[in-house]
Formats: sequence, C-alpha cells, structure tokens
Amino acid sequence: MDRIRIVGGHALEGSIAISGAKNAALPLMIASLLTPDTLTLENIPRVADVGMLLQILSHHGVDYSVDGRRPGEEPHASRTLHLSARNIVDTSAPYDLVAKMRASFWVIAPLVARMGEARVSLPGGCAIGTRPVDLLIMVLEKLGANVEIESGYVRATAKNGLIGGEIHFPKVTVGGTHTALMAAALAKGHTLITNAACEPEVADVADCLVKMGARIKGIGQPTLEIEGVGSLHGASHSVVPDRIEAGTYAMAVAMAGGDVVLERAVPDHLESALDAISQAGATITVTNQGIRVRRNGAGISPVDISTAPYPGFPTDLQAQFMALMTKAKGKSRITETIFENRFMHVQELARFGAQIKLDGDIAHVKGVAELQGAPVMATDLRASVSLVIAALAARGETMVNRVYHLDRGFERLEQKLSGCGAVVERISGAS
Ligand SMILES: CC(=O)N[C@H]1[C@@H](OP(=O)(O)OP(=O)(O)OC[C@H]2O[C@@H](n3ccc(=O)[nH]c3=O)[C@H](O)[C@@H]2O)O[C@H](CO)[C@@H](O)[C@@H]1O
Ligand SMILES: C=C(OP(=O)(O)O)C(=O)O
Repeated sequence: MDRIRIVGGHALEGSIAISGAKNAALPLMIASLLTPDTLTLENIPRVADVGMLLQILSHHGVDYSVDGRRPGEEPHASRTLHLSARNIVDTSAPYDLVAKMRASFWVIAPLVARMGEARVSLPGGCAIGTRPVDLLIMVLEKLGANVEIESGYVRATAKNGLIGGEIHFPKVTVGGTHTALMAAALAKGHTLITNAACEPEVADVADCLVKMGARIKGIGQPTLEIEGVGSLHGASHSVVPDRIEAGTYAMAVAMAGGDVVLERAVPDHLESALDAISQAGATITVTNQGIRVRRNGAGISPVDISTAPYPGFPTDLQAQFMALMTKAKGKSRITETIFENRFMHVQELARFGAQIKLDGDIAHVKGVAELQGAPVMATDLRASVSLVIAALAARGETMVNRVYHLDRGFERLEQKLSGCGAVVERISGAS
C-alpha cells in the first residue's frame, strides 16, 4: 500500500493545473450507455475511480480507447476517452463491481432507459454515511419502471420504455438528479423535475446530454424540463474543471502560505468556498488563467461554515476547511448537513495536536499555534486530503497511510504540490 510523506513548513509558490472533475467525469462516462454511437470525453482526470468505472462499463459491453496514455501506463491514466456502447451485452451490474464505487449504481438509469431492464447491486455502505438510494428508485418508478429489490439487487424493468412524469425531490440529490436526467432523456413525453441539484457537475452532464440530442430546459436551475427523444447520438464534450480540487489547493495555500495560480479553476463554481477562504485571511483574485490565492504573513482567522447543496459550501470541502481552521487564531464552528458521518478526519487531525470537539453535526475547532507532524490514516477521499493540508503547515514529518482513498479523486497530488515547493513524496508499496 502506498503512503505519502510530507515535511511541513514550506510555503507554496507557482501554479497548479486543475484537472477535469471526477464527479462530472463519472456520470458523463455512464451517459455513454445511452447511445450506440461514440461519446468522446476530453479532460478526463487520471484518477482511480475512472479506471474502476471503465471496468464496470466494459462489463456492460462498452468499448473504449484512450488518447494521451503513455506506454505502460494503466488505463486509468487517461486524457481523452472514446466510449462506444454499440452492443450492450449485460444489463446486470454485479456486487463485486458496484460495491467498490457508489457512483457505479447510476448505470441503472441509462440501462433501463435504453434496454428496458437493469439489475444493479445496491451500492456499498460508504464511510461518510448510510447513503440510501430510495430517491433514485423513486425517480425510476415515477417514470414508469417497475422496481423490485431482490437479494441485494435493484431490478428495474420498463419493457415498453420509460414514460415522462413529474419528479419532486424532497431533498436535493446529485445522484438522483443525474438519474432523472438520463432516464427522462429517453422517456416518452415530458418530464418535470423540481428541487433538482444545481451542482456544476450536474449542469455539465446535462450540457453533454443536449449535445447528444436530449431536449432539456433549465440547466443549472432547480427546475428542469425534459422532452424525451427516441434515441440519442454521439457527441464530443470536455469535462468541467474540478471545483473541489481547486478549492482544496486554495485551502492548502491559505494554510501553508504562499502565492499560487490555480489554472483553469472556475471562480463562479466556488463562490461560497472562496468567500470562506478570504474571510480566513487569504487574498483571492480572478486572473485570465483561473484563480490566484495568496497568504503572506498574517495569521488565519476563524470562520464558521455550514455545508449545503450548491451554491452553498460543499460537503466535499468540509474536511479540508476544518484542517485550515485547526491553525486559526480563535474558535470556529463547522456544521455538516449533508452526510451524517463525515467527521472521520477529526480523530486523525487530533494526531497533529488539533483541538476539535464534536457535538452531533457540529465540530467546534479551537485553533492552535502549532501543529506537529504525525503518522495518520486516510479514512475517505476528502478526509485524506485534509490530512495533507494539515501536514503542509505542521512542524516536522507526516506519513499519510492508506492513500488509495486519495487516489480515487486527486490526480498526481504529490507532483502538483511539490511543483509549488512543498516537500511531498509517495512511498510506493510500503506496508
Ligand atoms: C460521484 C459524486 O458525484 N459524488 C458526490 C455526490 O454524491 P451523491 O450523489 O451520492 O450524493 P447526494 O447528493 O445524492 O446526497 C445528498 C443527500 O441525499 C441523501 N440521499 C441521496 C439519495 C437517495 O436516494 N436518498 C437520500 O436520502 C444522501 O444520503 C445525502 O444525505 O454528491 C454529494 C453531495 O454533494 C458529494 O458529496 C459527492 O462527492
Ligand atoms: C464522496 C465523494 O465521492 P463518492 O460519492 O463517489 O463517494 C467525493 O467525491 O467526495
């Protein structure tokens, strides 16, 4: 198992190229199941989740090729993907594939929409919460599918095709909105979706569906209207830059100090997080290349945040912001409203000497003057990178174990940070 070694205390200077968003790339790849033509996706990040999803899509019969792969690199080291679901050979997604990555459950929508049937294992319980799929099942039922749960599998059938309908989400759900858009794109007639997720990744997938021939109104808004079409065709689409990766590096600069340009980062996608980072004392400027983040001299100010669906503060940046607050000059409150168990980084941050008390969905952070490097363990994707942020400002050496969590969603993290002067190295295969 790889580990990452960091020696703290070095300011970050330079630029970091922001990759394509994992959370857009995955549903975009799944959208390839909607058409027998080729879907070309540019700016696909080189992260482990992409490789995992390629295995799942291959199982369904999707052929793919990758441009920009260097000889000898694994298939997940991708840039431009060409996906072709000409022949879907299997509409069933087995437990051993789906349990490894929650987003793989989303194949259910295009499979039932195009093939009239799908049988997909319930996704594995994830460390950050129970993460039910009741609202995704509700979507399929509202569009006329018959859904049964049998032996840990969700079986959805619509032998005569899906039929447009009205879907109101009682709670904002990203996966539920992806499911509704993909299913409604091929359903007969009109679908109205209310209280839809407005995350930029949802809009990115909707934009690609439109390029494929879907008829969608209201993209980026909580109310979406879809007029179903008989079939979708091939298209070419570039994945939106990863706002979570950009926000993470912005917080790393705010923590370690320095001056870094986040190339290709989209400021409009990060307003609430950038606002919190500036309140914490960093200077944010929008440049032609992306976002410039600086913090020199002055300490970190405490800021209270509460996670919320977009455009609120993203839950996927909560752990990173907590790491920043561990060195603030005072007390801050961090409230997690999306996932009930997304505080596993708290006990690992304590190993650096951070002072954090948990009270239900609120973490009370009392900033300390100095953090100390320590051996720590990554527990989930964003928790892992919060440990990296703490380590960058800690005195001495930190060893982050179980970095496979981090590799799910961060492309070449150690190269990007060391390119800006951080002392970060991967120790491959260490136990
Ligand atoms: C691959 C991907 O894009 N993952 C993102 C996606 O996850 P994901 O799409 O799984 O998250 P959702 O937006 O669906 O979850 C939001 C809330 O709704 C609840 N819920 C969801 C579905 C359902 O059927 N029933 C239900 O109760 C969840 O438990 C959670 O409390 O959005 C989350 C919220 O921004 C992000 O943290 C994840 O990084
Ligand atoms: C929680 C995340 O991903 P997933 O929904 O795939 O678990 C994430 O990207 O932070």
